[in-house]
Amino acid sequence: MTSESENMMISCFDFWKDGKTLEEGSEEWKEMSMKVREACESNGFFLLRCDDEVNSIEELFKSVKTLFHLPQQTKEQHKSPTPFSSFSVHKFMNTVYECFAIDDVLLSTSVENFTNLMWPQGNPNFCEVLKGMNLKMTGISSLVLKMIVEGYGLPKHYISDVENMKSCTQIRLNMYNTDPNKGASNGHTDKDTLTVLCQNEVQGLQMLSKSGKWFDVEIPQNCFVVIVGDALKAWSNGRLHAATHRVMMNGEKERFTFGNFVAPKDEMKIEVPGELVDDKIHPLRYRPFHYGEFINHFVSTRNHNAVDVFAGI
Ligand SMILES: O=C(O)CCC(=O)C(=O)O
Ligand SMILES: [Fe+2]
Repeated sequence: MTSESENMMISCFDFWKDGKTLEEGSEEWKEMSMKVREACESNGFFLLRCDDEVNSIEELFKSVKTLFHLPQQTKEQHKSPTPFSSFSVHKFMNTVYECFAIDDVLLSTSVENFTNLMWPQGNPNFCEVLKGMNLKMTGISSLVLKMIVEGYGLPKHYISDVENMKSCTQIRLNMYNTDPNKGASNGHTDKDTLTVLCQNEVQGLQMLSKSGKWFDVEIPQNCFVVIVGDALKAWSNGRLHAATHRVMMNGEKERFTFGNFVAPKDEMKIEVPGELVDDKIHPLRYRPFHYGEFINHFVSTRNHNAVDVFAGI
């Protein structure tokens, strides 16, 4: 299914059939893999329909709302040595945007520790809801990465390569408050491998097309957005597009989003598969690099185009 928004076709896929995931290796799986690759090449993102998750998404945002409505001083207790992970408040004109990140979510204790910091008396429901959604989203990243290997017709051993590109998982929780002064958050590409995002019913995500035009991405209540990050773009020799995106705050209602960001370990060497390079159309565009060095470069320069500056040939 596709829908036309301005002059961009936004792909919306469904990986599930009769409650089951498409069977890996089946004709339908292969067909879907081609479509996923094409969408990631042309737009750098797509919508993924998950009808079974509508109730979980609703449940999730009830929990997320209670978190952001805690006293400011409670939220400020969430501090992390990882850049951009501590609780932070950003102002765009008069609109406030608040954000938390939880690192290493796959470690069983990180969501628990975060929950206990926010609710010393405990909040098992919050913890379970977050962990459940994180698991779902990590599974989606795994599927998409395998589909990309399939979509390029790469040998199967590259599956372990892309699996390594999702060794670290971070959750980000965002809140955009209500204020009649509309404003946009900073446009950026995600520095990770792949981002899976969902939101409450308030729209606001915008993507920059390759031709340089911002357009709205309406996310239906039964959909996630899957966004290609810089690490995957570099691995694919720049064939996959890391879409620049931002949030246009409309100020009528609070907007909450929940994102799952998968990334390589710092020590992973990202290297373009030889099969994605040829002399004529696809000469090598990125030198091999360690993910952690790229992130250090980005943190110190905040360069929007960090991956190309750091590793581009
Ligand atoms: O909140 C959104 O819709 C986008 C958030 C985002 O781009 C991010 O956290 O990297
Ligand atoms: Fe982002």
